[in-house]
Amino acid sequence: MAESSGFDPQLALSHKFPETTYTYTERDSVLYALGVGACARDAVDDDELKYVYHANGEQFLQVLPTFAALFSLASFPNGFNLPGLEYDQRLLLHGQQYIELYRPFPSSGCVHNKVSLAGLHDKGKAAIIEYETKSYEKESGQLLCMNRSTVFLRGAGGFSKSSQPYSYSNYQTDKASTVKIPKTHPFAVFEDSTQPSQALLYRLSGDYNPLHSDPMVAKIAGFSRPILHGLCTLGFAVRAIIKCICKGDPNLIKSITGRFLLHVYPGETLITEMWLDDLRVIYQAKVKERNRTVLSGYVDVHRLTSSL
Ligand SMILES: CCCCCCC[C@@H](O)CC(=O)SCCNC(=O)CCNC(=O)[C@H](O)C(C)(C)COP(=O)(O)OP(=O)(O)OC[C@H]1O[C@@H](n2cnc3c(N)ncnc32)[C@H](O)[C@@H]1OP(=O)(O)O
Repeated sequence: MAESSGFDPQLALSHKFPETTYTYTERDSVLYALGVGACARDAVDDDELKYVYHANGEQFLQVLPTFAALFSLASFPNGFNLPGLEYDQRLLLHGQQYIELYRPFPSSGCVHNKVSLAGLHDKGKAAIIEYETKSYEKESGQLLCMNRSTVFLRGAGGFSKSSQPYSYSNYQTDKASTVKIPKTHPFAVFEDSTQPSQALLYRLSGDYNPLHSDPMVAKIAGFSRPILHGLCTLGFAVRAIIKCICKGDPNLIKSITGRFLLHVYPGETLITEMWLDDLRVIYQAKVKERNRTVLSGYVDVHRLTSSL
């Protein structure tokens, strides 16, 4: 294992991240829901209108549980840097996302984020960093959710100082590692088209990484054109689960785990397949046009309806 220029994992682990706040309005919640495809197939969809419009005179909009991921993103206004770790930002890919939800989000509000380094791995060809963000409702101080985000930094590995590749994880079990997909027929399958403009719409929720909008940056990163944000694909998949398994109730979602296996190009069709294992929904999303699995993981739910 090569030793790279002055990166000290111990120094990185002791790094203190600044606390941040994230303020959002109903407009942000709606923009996010549209960005992950809500109501794109049917503008009067009974299951989804509540994310974008005060349907039936309801006082509050509902917020998709994957909106939580925006809180963690807001914690990194200057990128995913660690002291001493040099890498080309254009080669960064989102590897995994794990979200725990403790209470439904108000459709507007302000959260206070505390970030820590949850893991750091030297994979030789890449460095993997796991960040944990705990988000508290600013007014009440209540913990709303926790995100664990894994970034895969191509070309940034090789910093281990011994023959044993450096690996640190704050957790006994890697909750977001690859899931075993059952061999049986899925319990439910949901097909949804992303739009050619999907990434351009989704970026307005706060991830302005040019990998998703700039053809030149995408080429340097190794793609024929800009790719979709991983969190947008995750948003599509979890929406499918809410629709098919939770009968449209977003508040049934307890936690979400996903590993991004392959990039998605905006405009491609996503097929989300779901299997039930008690209160766990195992899922995978495939791109129909290339017949490739792009995302897999599981979602834990509070309870399933009696008819399941
Ligand atoms: C809040 C924070 C949010 C973060 C926002 C990030 C900013 C965003 O704008 C960026 C994005 O959204 S990028 C788009 C979404 N992501 C993707 O498209 C990536 C898709 N995945 C890939 O291309 C490959 O799996 C790839 C390239 C990731 C890995 O493929 P390979 O190089 O073939 O890896 P492989 O040889 O199979 O494995 C090497 C070691 O790495 C581990 N690993 C593999 N895939 C991983 C993944 N997705 N996440 C985490 N770890 C992963 C493997 O386990 C392996 O480790 P080991 O050798 O110990 O088994």
